[in-house]
Amino acid sequence: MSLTSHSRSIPDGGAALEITHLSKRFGGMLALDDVSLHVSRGEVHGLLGSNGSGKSTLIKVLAGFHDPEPGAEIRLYDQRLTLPVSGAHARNMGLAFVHQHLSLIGSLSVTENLFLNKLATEDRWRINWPALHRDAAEIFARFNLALDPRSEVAFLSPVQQALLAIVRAYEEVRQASKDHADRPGVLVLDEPTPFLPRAGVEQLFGLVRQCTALGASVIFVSHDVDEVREITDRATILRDGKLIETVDTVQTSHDGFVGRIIGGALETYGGHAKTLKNVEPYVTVSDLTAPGIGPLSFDVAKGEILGLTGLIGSGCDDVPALIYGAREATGGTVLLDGRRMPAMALSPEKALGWGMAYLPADRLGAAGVGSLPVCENIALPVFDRLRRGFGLMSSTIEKHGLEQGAGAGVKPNVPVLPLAALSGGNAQKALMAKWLQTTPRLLLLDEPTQGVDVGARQQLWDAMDRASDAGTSIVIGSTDYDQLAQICHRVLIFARGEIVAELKGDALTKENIAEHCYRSVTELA
Ligand SMILES: Nc1ncnc2c1ncn2[C@@H]1O[C@H](COP(=O)(O)OP(=O)(O)OP(=O)(O)O)[C@@H](O)[C@H]1O
Repeated sequence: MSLTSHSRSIPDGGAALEITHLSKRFGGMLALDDVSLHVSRGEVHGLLGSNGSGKSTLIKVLAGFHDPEPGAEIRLYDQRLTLPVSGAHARNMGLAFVHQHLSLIGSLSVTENLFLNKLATEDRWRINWPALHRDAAEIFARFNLALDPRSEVAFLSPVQQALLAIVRAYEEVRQASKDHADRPGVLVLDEPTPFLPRAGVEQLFGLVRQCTALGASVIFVSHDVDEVREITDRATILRDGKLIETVDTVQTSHDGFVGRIIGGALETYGGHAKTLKNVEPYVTVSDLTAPGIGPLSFDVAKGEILGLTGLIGSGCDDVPALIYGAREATGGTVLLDGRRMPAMALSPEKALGWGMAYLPADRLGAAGVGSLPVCENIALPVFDRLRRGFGLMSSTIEKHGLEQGAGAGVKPNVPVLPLAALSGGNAQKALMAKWLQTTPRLLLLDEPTQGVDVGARQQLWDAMDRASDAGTSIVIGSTDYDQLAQICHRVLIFARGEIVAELKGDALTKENIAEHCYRSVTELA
């Protein structure tokens, strides 16, 4: 399972997509500053950069969500795109997108999702479903994919859903290029892999290679340098809205990428080979159950960082929400600092009162309020503390947000911006600051660094370490094995809703975690 860079030669069949002088301003801030990008025919082109570097803004301009500043030019093959881009026009010209949330409709069948645009736009009085299912089956057979056209999408695994979204995008560009064989199309994959297990990533990369072998070009947006080195031919790095460089992947080392992304060498995170001073249980979870989960029993010591992991569907990611009462448990108890509570009686209000804090993975949904200013999001749990005299001054909230934002390295540190205007990683830094300021007894985290760039990741790890040193117990649900090996004192491996292994000390390595996750599933099968 090597993640080394491959040795394909760079396709050189001329430009598929050519962007020149692209700028985009939000208020006084230049999110993209005169960026030019050349994507060759048949190549996989990586797009990398720290949080807030402008990747999503570039993709959103291409998709027609944002209008660029005057002076930009975008060409698809020999055609100039009219600016601002219209989504429908871009699609007809052979540009298709797979966003991180995949834009699939769970309640519809695989066939309906595959042909969604066609079904929505074609004017027919009767749909020949058997023929459509046959067409879908033929398409999947062409890509060697075991997908049942009649299945409901909600029942597909995350990997199957990602594969379906990519095949759909490829089919859209293929349709668009039906009468233009010289324009095989460009697929934009915006962070399609963050939650996929390694085997799923390999399957997805296999599909990407099939698409490029058929002539399409792919833009692959990712924070994962190893994956970028594995799948891309060339990659463009953005920093603070500016183009830093387009590099040949095969000639660029891991550190070479990291250096260009953060603009210097990475200070290596020094928190490894961790031992706890005090291993006495501080939190005890006993016989915790929920549909498909448990009974689970485990302890967390004071200041311990405990990782919960497993393959997708293992149930590890449900546990933080169950302990916090954000998901309903069906049985068991939670004991925290000597106080016991039936798990079924837990609720977020009670958990907060007990000194728990919970940061879900869904930053602009469950974790934060996208439309509220960053400073109000940060101040939510400490409003009482910020109150002066009779009221709560907005200037106090802003000042508080500015201080917390500075401490957490939020960029741009403008407390009055809506949280949704921050890039994903910066929103996460702000939300982590929101909870760490409360010095919780137990901090429950769900995929805390997903979508966070390499530099910010280390800042978040440092923040967790400081909290742990100060006595906060931390439980992290994550499928990022590297993160768990770096940050945790101990990791519990889950399969089918149960704890099947415990790793600590020298056994706590990324490779060992991966091996146990896969082995546990094979053994239970
Ligand atoms: N609608 C908006 N209003 C104001 N500022 C915005 C808006 N959208 C993006 N920005 C700002 O533009 C800059 C670039 O953000 P963008 O989302 O493109 O970064 P990114 O590279 O995709 O980051 P990430 O990897 O965290 O997703 C950031 O400073 C962000 O705060």
